[in-house]
Amino acid sequence: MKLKIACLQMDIAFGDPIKNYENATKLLKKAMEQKPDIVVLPELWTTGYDLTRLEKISDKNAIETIKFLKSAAKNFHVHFVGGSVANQDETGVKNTLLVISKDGKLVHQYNKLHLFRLMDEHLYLEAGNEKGLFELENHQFAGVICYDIRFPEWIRSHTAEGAEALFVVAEWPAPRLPHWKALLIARAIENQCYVIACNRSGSDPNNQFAGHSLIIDPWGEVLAEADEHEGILSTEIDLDRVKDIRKNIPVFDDRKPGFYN
Ligand SMILES: NC(=O)CCC(=O)C(=O)O
Repeated sequence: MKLKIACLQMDIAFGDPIKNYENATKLLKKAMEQKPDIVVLPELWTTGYDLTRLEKISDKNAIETIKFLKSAAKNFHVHFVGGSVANQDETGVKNTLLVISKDGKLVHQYNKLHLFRLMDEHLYLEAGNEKGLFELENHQFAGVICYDIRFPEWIRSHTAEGAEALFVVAEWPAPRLPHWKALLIARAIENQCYVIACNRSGSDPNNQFAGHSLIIDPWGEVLAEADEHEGILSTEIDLDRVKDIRKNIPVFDDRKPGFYN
C-alpha cells in the first residue's frame, strides 16, 4: 500500500497557541496541494517549550487541539499524526501525541515516556506509561516523541508488535543535528521500518532548532529531507517494501529474545 506523507515543519511561536493554530492552518492548506494521506506536525507545536507558563497555556485534556485536528481531518479528508501538545489532565501536564483519522476520530494518544532533562522536561511534565502503537488504513504504526529515539529498545518493542512505520514528532535542537540523522537512520535500518520524523524550525529563547525533517525507508535510505527553514516535506511511502526487506533479511525471525528483552 502506498501512502503520501506531508510533514509540517513549523516555526513555533513561543507560548502563543492562537498564533500556532493560525500558522498550522496556513501550512496545512499549502500541504493539501500535494494531496497527502497523512499529515504530521512537530512536538509541542501549540506552545513550544514555554514550560514555566504551562499552567496558563497548556491545553486542558488536549480538548482544543483535538477539536482543531478533528475539524481539519474532516474538512481535508486526511489522517493526522498531529504532533504533540502540552496536555493538562487531573494529575499534571503530559507531552501527548495525538492521532486522528480522516473521519475525525481520535485513534490514539501517546504520552512521551522519556523526559528530556536537558530541556527541563522532568521539572514540568509527567512521563507516560503506555505504548505509541496505532492503526490507520489497516496498517500498524507507532508514534513516539523526540528524545524517545535514543532508546532503541523502546522503538523495538513497537516494531516487534508489528509497527511498519515509526512517526517521530520533535523539537530537536540544531547542535545535535548529526545525532538526529544518525539515530533516525539507525532506527529505520535495525527495525526495517519507515521512519517519518517531523522536527520544528526556528528558535526559542533557549534553543535554535534543527529542522531537517526526514522520511527514511526501511533500508535506511533517506527519501526526503527538509532544510532548516519552515516548510513542508512530502513524499510517498510504499508499505510493501517493509514486508520485502523483512523477508530478505529476517531480523525479526532471527532475534534471540531469551538473551535480551
Ligand atoms: N525535545 C526533545 O526531546 C529533545 C531531545 C534532544 O534534543 C536529544 O538530543 O535527545
